[in-house]
Amino acid sequence: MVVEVDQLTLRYHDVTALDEVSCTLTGGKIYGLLGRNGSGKTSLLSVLAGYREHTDGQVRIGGLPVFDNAEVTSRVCLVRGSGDATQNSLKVADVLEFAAILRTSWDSDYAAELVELFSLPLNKTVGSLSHGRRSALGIVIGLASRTPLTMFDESYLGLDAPTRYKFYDAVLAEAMAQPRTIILSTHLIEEVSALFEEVLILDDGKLVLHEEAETLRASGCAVTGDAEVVDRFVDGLRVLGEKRLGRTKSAMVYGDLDAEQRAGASAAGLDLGPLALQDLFVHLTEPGDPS
Ligand SMILES: Nc1ncnc2c1ncn2[C@@H]1O[C@H](COP(=O)(O)OP(=O)(O)OP(=O)(O)O)[C@@H](O)[C@H]1O
Repeated sequence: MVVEVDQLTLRYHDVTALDEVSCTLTGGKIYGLLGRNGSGKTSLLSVLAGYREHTDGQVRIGGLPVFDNAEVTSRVCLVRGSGDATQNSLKVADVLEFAAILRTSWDSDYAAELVELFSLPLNKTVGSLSHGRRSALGIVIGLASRTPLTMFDESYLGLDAPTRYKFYDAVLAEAMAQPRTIILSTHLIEEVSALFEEVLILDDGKLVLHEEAETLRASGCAVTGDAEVVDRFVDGLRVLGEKRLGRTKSAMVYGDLDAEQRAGASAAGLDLGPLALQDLFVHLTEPGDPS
Protein backbone atom coordinates (compact mmCIF):
# COMPACT_ATOMS: atom_id res chain seq x y z
CA MET A 1 0.00 0.00 0.00
CA VAL A 2 1.58 3.26 -1.13
CA VAL A 3 2.01 5.96 1.49
CA GLU A 4 2.34 9.49 0.12
CA VAL A 5 3.29 12.28 2.49
CA ASP A 6 3.52 15.76 1.01
CA GLN A 7 4.69 18.82 2.94
CA LEU A 8 3.16 17.37 6.09
CA THR A 9 3.13 19.72 9.06
CA LEU A 10 1.74 18.92 12.49
CA ARG A 11 1.57 21.50 15.26
CA TYR A 12 0.52 21.06 18.84
CA HIS A 13 -0.24 24.68 19.76
CA ASP A 14 3.18 26.34 19.58
CA VAL A 15 5.16 23.08 19.08
CA THR A 16 5.90 22.09 15.49
CA ALA A 17 6.22 18.31 15.76
CA LEU A 18 6.42 17.71 11.99
CA ASP A 19 7.79 20.36 9.69
CA GLU A 20 6.96 19.99 5.98
CA VAL A 21 7.79 16.29 5.82
CA SER A 22 7.57 14.76 2.35
CA CYS A 23 8.19 11.14 1.38
CA THR A 24 6.72 8.30 -0.61
CA LEU A 25 6.79 4.73 0.65
CA THR A 26 6.12 2.43 -2.26
CA GLY A 27 5.11 -0.34 0.12
CA GLY A 28 5.63 -4.07 0.57
CA LYS A 29 8.80 -3.45 2.57
CA ILE A 30 10.08 -3.04 6.11
CA TYR A 31 10.85 0.60 6.87
CA GLY A 32 12.92 1.80 9.81
CA LEU A 33 11.79 5.11 11.28
CA LEU A 34 14.58 6.56 13.38
CA GLY A 35 14.98 9.75 15.33
CA ARG A 36 16.08 11.05 18.69
CA ASN A 37 13.61 11.64 21.50
CA GLY A 38 11.01 14.21 20.49
CA SER A 39 11.99 14.17 16.80
CA GLY A 40 8.40 13.48 15.67
CA LYS A 41 8.25 9.69 15.10
CA THR A 42 5.09 9.07 17.13
CA SER A 43 3.50 12.17 15.61
CA LEU A 44 4.15 10.92 12.08
CA LEU A 45 2.86 7.42 12.83
CA SER A 46 -0.23 8.86 14.54
CA VAL A 47 -1.05 10.91 11.45
CA LEU A 48 -0.53 7.89 9.19
CA ALA A 49 -2.88 5.86 11.40
CA GLY A 50 -5.53 8.60 11.29
CA TYR A 51 -5.27 9.16 15.06
CA ARG A 52 -4.36 12.81 14.55
CA GLU A 53 -5.37 15.36 12.00
CA HIS A 54 -2.38 17.12 10.49
CA THR A 55 -2.15 20.88 10.37
CA ASP A 56 -0.93 21.32 6.81
CA GLY A 57 0.11 19.36 3.76
CA GLN A 58 -1.29 16.06 2.50
CA VAL A 59 -1.24 12.42 3.53
CA ARG A 60 -2.59 9.71 1.26
CA ILE A 61 -2.57 5.99 1.77
CA GLY A 62 -3.46 3.85 -1.22
CA GLY A 63 -4.32 7.14 -2.95
CA LEU A 64 -6.92 8.17 -0.34
CA PRO A 65 -6.86 10.76 2.44
CA VAL A 66 -6.46 9.16 5.87
CA PHE A 67 -8.06 11.27 8.57
CA ASP A 68 -11.68 10.34 9.32
CA ASN A 69 -11.63 7.81 6.50
CA ALA A 70 -12.58 4.35 7.80
CA GLU A 71 -11.93 2.83 4.38
CA VAL A 72 -8.26 3.60 4.91
CA THR A 73 -7.88 3.34 8.70
CA SER A 74 -9.42 -0.16 8.75
CA ARG A 75 -6.44 -1.22 6.63
CA VAL A 76 -3.89 0.40 8.92
CA CYS A 77 -2.73 -0.78 12.33
CA LEU A 78 -0.52 1.24 14.68
CA VAL A 79 0.86 -0.51 17.73
CA ARG A 80 2.06 2.00 20.28
CA GLY A 81 4.65 1.22 22.94
CA SER A 82 3.24 -1.17 25.50
CA GLY A 83 -0.44 -0.75 24.65
CA ASP A 84 -3.30 1.51 25.63
CA ALA A 85 -4.11 1.94 29.32
CA THR A 86 -7.85 1.96 28.55
CA GLN A 87 -7.71 -1.78 27.95
CA ASN A 88 -6.52 -2.57 31.48
CA SER A 89 -9.69 -4.25 32.74
CA LEU A 90 -10.10 -6.49 29.66
CA LYS A 91 -8.77 -10.00 29.41
CA VAL A 92 -6.13 -10.72 26.79
CA ALA A 93 -8.56 -13.05 24.99
CA ASP A 94 -11.16 -10.24 24.81
CA VAL A 95 -8.66 -7.73 23.47
CA LEU A 96 -7.73 -10.17 20.72
CA GLU A 97 -11.40 -10.78 19.97
CA PHE A 98 -12.00 -7.03 19.59
CA ALA A 99 -8.95 -6.73 17.38
CA ALA A 100 -10.36 -9.50 15.19
CA ILE A 101 -13.70 -7.67 14.86
CA LEU A 102 -11.97 -4.40 13.94
CA ARG A 103 -9.76 -5.87 11.20
CA THR A 104 -11.22 -7.78 8.31
CA SER A 105 -7.71 -8.98 7.49
CA TRP A 106 -7.28 -10.57 10.96
CA ASP A 107 -5.79 -14.09 10.90
CA SER A 108 -6.98 -16.08 13.94
CA ASP A 109 -4.71 -19.08 13.38
CA TYR A 110 -1.68 -16.84 13.10
CA ALA A 111 -2.80 -14.96 16.24
CA ALA A 112 -3.00 -18.26 18.16
CA GLU A 113 0.51 -19.18 16.98
CA LEU A 114 1.85 -15.80 18.14
CA VAL A 115 0.06 -16.05 21.51
CA GLU A 116 1.96 -19.27 22.08
CA LEU A 117 5.24 -17.87 20.77
CA PHE A 118 5.09 -14.92 23.17
CA SER A 119 3.59 -16.99 26.05
CA LEU A 120 0.59 -14.69 26.49
CA PRO A 121 -1.88 -15.72 29.22
CA LEU A 122 -5.32 -15.44 27.55
CA ASN A 123 -7.29 -15.35 30.82
CA LYS A 124 -5.33 -12.60 32.53
CA THR A 125 -6.42 -8.97 32.38
CA VAL A 126 -4.23 -6.56 30.44
CA GLY A 127 -3.70 -4.54 33.64
CA SER A 128 -2.11 -7.53 35.36
CA LEU A 129 0.42 -8.15 32.58
CA SER A 130 4.06 -7.21 32.94
CA HIS A 131 5.35 -4.32 30.83
CA GLY A 132 6.99 -6.75 28.42
CA ARG A 133 3.91 -8.96 28.03
CA ARG A 134 1.83 -5.88 27.21
CA SER A 135 4.28 -5.02 24.48
CA ALA A 136 4.04 -8.62 23.26
CA LEU A 137 0.25 -8.34 23.14
CA GLY A 138 0.59 -5.25 20.95
CA ILE A 139 2.98 -7.13 18.70
CA VAL A 140 0.54 -10.04 18.34
CA ILE A 141 -2.24 -7.60 17.42
CA GLY A 142 -0.05 -5.81 14.90
CA LEU A 143 1.20 -8.96 13.21
CA ALA A 144 -2.07 -10.94 13.25
CA SER A 145 -4.03 -7.94 11.95
CA ARG A 146 -2.28 -8.50 8.61
CA THR A 147 -3.21 -4.93 7.69
CA PRO A 148 -1.55 -3.70 4.49
CA LEU A 149 0.11 -0.95 6.56
CA THR A 150 1.28 -2.03 10.00
CA MET A 151 3.33 0.24 12.25
CA PHE A 152 5.14 -0.63 15.47
CA ASP A 153 6.06 2.40 17.55
CA GLU A 154 8.84 1.33 19.91
CA SER A 155 7.09 -1.99 20.40
CA TYR A 156 10.14 -3.54 22.02
CA LEU A 157 9.67 -1.55 25.26
CA GLY A 158 9.97 -3.82 28.28
CA LEU A 159 10.82 -6.90 26.19
CA ASP A 160 13.86 -8.87 27.28
CA ALA A 161 16.50 -9.60 24.64
CA PRO A 162 15.31 -13.13 23.70
CA THR A 163 11.74 -11.87 23.26
CA ARG A 164 12.91 -8.90 21.20
CA TYR A 165 14.68 -11.30 18.86
CA LYS A 166 11.51 -13.40 18.63
CA PHE A 167 9.73 -10.20 17.57
CA TYR A 168 12.33 -9.36 14.92
CA ASP A 169 12.26 -12.94 13.59
CA ALA A 170 8.46 -12.90 13.48
CA VAL A 171 8.43 -9.60 11.57
CA LEU A 172 10.94 -10.93 9.06
CA ALA A 173 9.10 -14.24 8.59
CA GLU A 174 5.82 -12.37 8.11
CA ALA A 175 7.30 -9.89 5.66
CA MET A 176 8.65 -12.76 3.59
CA ALA A 177 5.46 -14.84 3.74
CA GLN A 178 2.96 -12.02 3.20
CA PRO A 179 4.65 -8.87 1.91
CA ARG A 180 3.04 -5.79 3.46
CA THR A 181 4.20 -2.37 4.48
CA ILE A 182 5.71 -2.49 7.95
CA ILE A 183 7.14 0.56 9.71
CA LEU A 184 9.24 0.04 12.83
CA SER A 185 10.18 3.02 14.95
CA THR A 186 13.05 2.26 17.26
CA HIS A 187 16.02 3.48 19.22
CA LEU A 188 17.64 0.03 19.21
CA ILE A 189 19.05 0.54 15.75
CA GLU A 190 21.90 -1.91 15.95
CA GLU A 191 19.61 -4.79 16.93
CA VAL A 192 17.00 -4.28 14.31
CA SER A 193 18.78 -2.57 11.42
CA ALA A 194 19.31 -5.82 9.50
CA LEU A 195 15.54 -5.94 8.97
CA PHE A 196 15.23 -2.53 7.36
CA GLU A 197 14.92 -2.24 3.61
CA GLU A 198 14.51 1.53 3.74
CA VAL A 199 15.42 3.96 6.49
CA LEU A 200 13.83 7.30 7.36
CA ILE A 201 15.44 9.61 9.88
CA LEU A 202 13.54 12.45 11.51
CA ASP A 203 15.36 15.21 13.31
CA ASP A 204 13.51 17.98 15.07
CA GLY A 205 10.37 17.38 13.00
CA LYS A 206 12.21 17.34 9.66
CA LEU A 207 12.93 14.35 7.48
CA VAL A 208 16.72 14.45 7.18
CA LEU A 209 17.16 11.16 5.36
CA HIS A 210 15.13 8.62 3.38
CA GLU A 211 17.29 6.01 1.73
CA GLU A 212 17.53 2.33 0.95
CA ALA A 213 19.34 0.56 3.79
CA GLU A 214 21.77 -1.09 1.36
CA THR A 215 22.77 2.28 -0.07
CA LEU A 216 23.31 3.63 3.44
CA ARG A 217 25.48 0.72 4.49
CA ALA A 218 27.55 1.26 1.36
CA SER A 219 27.93 5.00 2.03
CA GLY A 220 30.94 4.35 4.19
CA CYS A 221 32.77 1.52 5.90
CA ALA A 222 34.12 0.21 9.16
CA VAL A 223 37.92 -0.01 9.12
CA THR A 224 39.13 -2.55 11.67
CA GLY A 225 42.61 -3.64 12.72
CA ASP A 226 45.58 -2.68 14.84
CA ALA A 227 44.76 0.69 16.47
CA GLU A 228 47.88 2.51 15.25
CA VAL A 229 47.47 1.23 11.70
CA VAL A 230 43.79 2.22 11.70
CA ASP A 231 44.68 5.71 12.97
CA ARG A 232 47.24 6.18 10.19
CA PHE A 233 44.82 4.92 7.57
CA VAL A 234 41.87 7.14 8.56
CA ASP A 235 43.97 10.27 8.99
CA GLY A 236 42.32 12.87 6.73
CA LEU A 237 39.15 10.79 6.21
CA ARG A 238 35.78 11.61 7.73
CA VAL A 239 35.43 9.44 10.84
CA LEU A 240 31.92 9.14 12.33
CA GLY A 241 32.85 7.12 15.39
CA GLU A 242 35.39 4.71 16.85
CA LYS A 243 35.36 1.61 19.01
CA ARG A 244 38.38 0.10 20.68
CA LEU A 245 38.99 -3.26 22.30
CA GLY A 246 42.56 -3.73 23.51
CA ARG A 247 44.86 -3.07 20.56
CA THR A 248 42.10 -3.52 18.03
CA LYS A 249 40.20 -0.53 16.81
CA SER A 250 37.27 -0.03 14.49
CA ALA A 251 36.74 3.38 12.87
CA MET A 252 33.55 4.25 11.00
CA VAL A 253 34.48 6.15 7.88
CA TYR A 254 31.88 8.12 5.91
CA GLY A 255 32.31 8.38 2.13
CA ASP A 256 33.57 6.07 -0.59
CA LEU A 257 37.06 4.63 -0.53
CA ASP A 258 38.64 4.39 -3.96
CA ALA A 259 40.34 1.25 -5.29
CA GLU A 260 43.78 2.48 -4.23
CA GLN A 261 42.63 3.15 -0.66
CA ARG A 262 41.00 -0.28 -0.49
CA ALA A 263 44.14 -1.95 -1.75
CA GLY A 264 46.16 0.06 0.82
CA ALA A 265 43.86 -1.11 3.63
CA SER A 266 44.21 -4.69 2.57
CA ALA A 267 48.02 -4.42 2.29
CA ALA A 268 48.13 -2.92 5.81
CA GLY A 269 46.16 -5.87 7.18
CA LEU A 270 42.99 -3.87 7.81
CA ASP A 271 39.47 -5.26 7.43
CA LEU A 272 36.81 -3.22 5.65
CA GLY A 273 33.20 -3.90 6.66
CA PRO A 274 29.84 -2.21 6.11
CA LEU A 275 28.98 1.00 7.92
CA ALA A 276 26.76 0.54 10.98
CA LEU A 277 23.45 2.41 10.63
CA GLN A 278 23.72 3.39 14.29
CA ASP A 279 26.87 5.41 13.59
CA LEU A 280 25.33 7.11 10.60
CA PHE A 281 22.24 7.91 12.64
CA VAL A 282 24.25 9.47 15.46
CA HIS A 283 26.22 11.49 12.92
CA LEU A 284 23.15 12.77 11.06
CA THR A 285 21.27 13.76 14.20
CA GLU A 286 24.17 15.32 16.05
CA PRO A 287 23.31 18.88 17.05
CA GLY A 288 25.12 21.35 14.82
CA ASP A 289 26.35 18.77 12.30
CA PRO A 290 23.62 17.96 9.82
CA SER A 291 25.94 17.08 6.92
N1 LIG B 1 0.11 15.89 22.73
C1 LIG B 1 1.12 16.74 22.60
N2 LIG B 1 1.01 18.02 22.96
C2 LIG B 1 2.04 18.91 22.83
N3 LIG B 1 3.24 18.56 22.30
C3 LIG B 1 3.42 17.29 21.94
C4 LIG B 1 2.38 16.31 22.06
N4 LIG B 1 2.86 15.12 21.59
C5 LIG B 1 4.14 15.35 21.21
N5 LIG B 1 4.47 16.64 21.41
C6 LIG B 1 5.76 17.27 21.07
O1 LIG B 1 5.99 17.06 19.68
C7 LIG B 1 7.36 16.77 19.44
C8 LIG B 1 7.48 15.40 18.76
O2 LIG B 1 7.05 14.41 19.68
P1 LIG B 1 6.91 12.87 19.29
O3 LIG B 1 6.29 12.18 20.45
O4 LIG B 1 6.25 12.77 17.97
O5 LIG B 1 8.45 12.47 19.14
P2 LIG B 1 9.13 11.01 19.14
O6 LIG B 1 10.20 11.07 18.08
O7 LIG B 1 8.10 9.94 19.01
O8 LIG B 1 9.81 10.98 20.58
P3 LIG B 1 10.25 9.71 21.53
O9 LIG B 1 11.33 8.96 20.81
O10 LIG B 1 10.76 10.41 22.75
O11 LIG B 1 9.02 8.90 21.77
C9 LIG B 1 8.05 16.85 20.79
O12 LIG B 1 8.57 18.15 20.93
C10 LIG B 1 6.93 16.62 21.78
O13 LIG B 1 7.21 17.25 23.00
